[in-house]
Amino acid sequence: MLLSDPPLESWRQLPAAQQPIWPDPDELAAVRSQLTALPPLVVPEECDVLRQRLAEVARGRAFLLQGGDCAETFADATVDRIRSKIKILLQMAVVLTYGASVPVVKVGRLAGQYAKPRSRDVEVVDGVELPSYRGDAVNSIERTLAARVPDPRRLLEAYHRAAMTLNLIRAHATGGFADLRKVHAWNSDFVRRSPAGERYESIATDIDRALRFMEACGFDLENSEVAHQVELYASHEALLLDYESALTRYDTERRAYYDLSAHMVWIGERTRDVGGAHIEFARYIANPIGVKLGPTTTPETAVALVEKLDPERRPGRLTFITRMGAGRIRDVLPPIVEKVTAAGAEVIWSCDPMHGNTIESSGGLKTRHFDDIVEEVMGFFEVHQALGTIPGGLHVELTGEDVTECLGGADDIADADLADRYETACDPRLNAGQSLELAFLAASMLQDIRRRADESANPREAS
Ligand SMILES: O=C[C@H](O)[C@H](O)COP(=O)(O)O
Ligand SMILES: C=C(OP(=O)(O)O)C(=O)O
Repeated sequence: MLLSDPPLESWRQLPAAQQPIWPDPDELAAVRSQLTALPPLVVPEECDVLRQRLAEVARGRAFLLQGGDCAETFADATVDRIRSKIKILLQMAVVLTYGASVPVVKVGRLAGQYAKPRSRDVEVVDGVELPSYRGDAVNSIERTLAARVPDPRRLLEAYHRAAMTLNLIRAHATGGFADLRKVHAWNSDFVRRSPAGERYESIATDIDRALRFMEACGFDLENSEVAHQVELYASHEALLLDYESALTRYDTERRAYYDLSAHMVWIGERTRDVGGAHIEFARYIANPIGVKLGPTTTPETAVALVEKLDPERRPGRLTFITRMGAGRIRDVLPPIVEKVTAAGAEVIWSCDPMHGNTIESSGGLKTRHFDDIVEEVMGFFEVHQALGTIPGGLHVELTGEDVTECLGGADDIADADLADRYETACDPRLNAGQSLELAFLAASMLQDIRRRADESANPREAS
């Protein structure tokens, strides 16, 4: 039975934070019925495979890398922009896989990250109050009153841009671009010259050599799927419930609903109210679900989220994406992890080191310092190491371009440099060089943790 009407309506009875006020409810209803009739963007089989891969992450046998733009824009759904995001994700994954000897599950903030929760409903531009920009699926970033009025036809545009993006992702993941023999080609020129880019080149050379060795030993690389293809999944914040529910379908074989707008969706910090509409919606879909946990999260709330979203304790179902801030993670995270672990949940713990570390530059731009980002990742690894739990992943806002949005890093981007190439539609992203640098740091932290775990499992070998 494929339900023609969005099946999951219970969320409508509950408060839904951060929803646009669409001016014409009839127009919204018309758009929803068009979306309901359109083909899904992904299929349940893929969501299930991702859940299996994430189960490996939950058990410490793989690492989750989730990254991409803060806010994708329609204008950036071009082959060059999408390819450069794929490239940086592949490079980071190579660094992590090579450095920590662990498979990496790659999930883009891609093909649907078109809606943004905002702290304020309005912003003042040249003395005029305008509705805040809420992502291209809702209104335009252009600073005029007319452009900021929510337009439900944008939901259809979001669907089509996501479809185009997914098409390119699939083509790049399986069509030869992601072939391991092309590791050098993923290094953009501007990154190659950076210290992280040089380190990456040396890994790429090692990989080339290893591949040639394997071929020489008789391994049939030419016909090996592992060498030619990657799995790259799509995810976004399930913010606009009218959109998400219209793309939710019942799968008769699995007897479950899937939100087929993406393989994985997450619920944001501002909408994760346990009694709210977003969590209610997420309860009913079988996709892997992420939930952001900010510094005000209590251990009790985290457990209540587990009870709602993962009552059966299925590894790979639930990812807690913690975003506490560099100064707070070491204090706030441990009691949450302890209580969730005591509740018998096998969640993935992933670190978003971006959202708790946003500051304002002297010129009024939102920015983040690379050192704070690294500090939060270090705190995350330390907490899990101390508790004996698994630091399962990284969730990062990044771009494959050479932007100047986050301070610091090897290029030491300074406050005065930010305006040079500040291109984000919402929050500051790591540029390609900074992203690679973070991957190297995370790989060495992960390697350290794994080495210590091996040593305590085999104390004689270690000594
Ligand atoms: O990406 C996250 C949020 O949408 C973003 O941080 C909100 O930014 P704001 O505080 O400028 O509204
Ligand atoms: C809005 C986001 O983050 P958070 O919900 O953690 O603020 C985001 O990741 O785009």
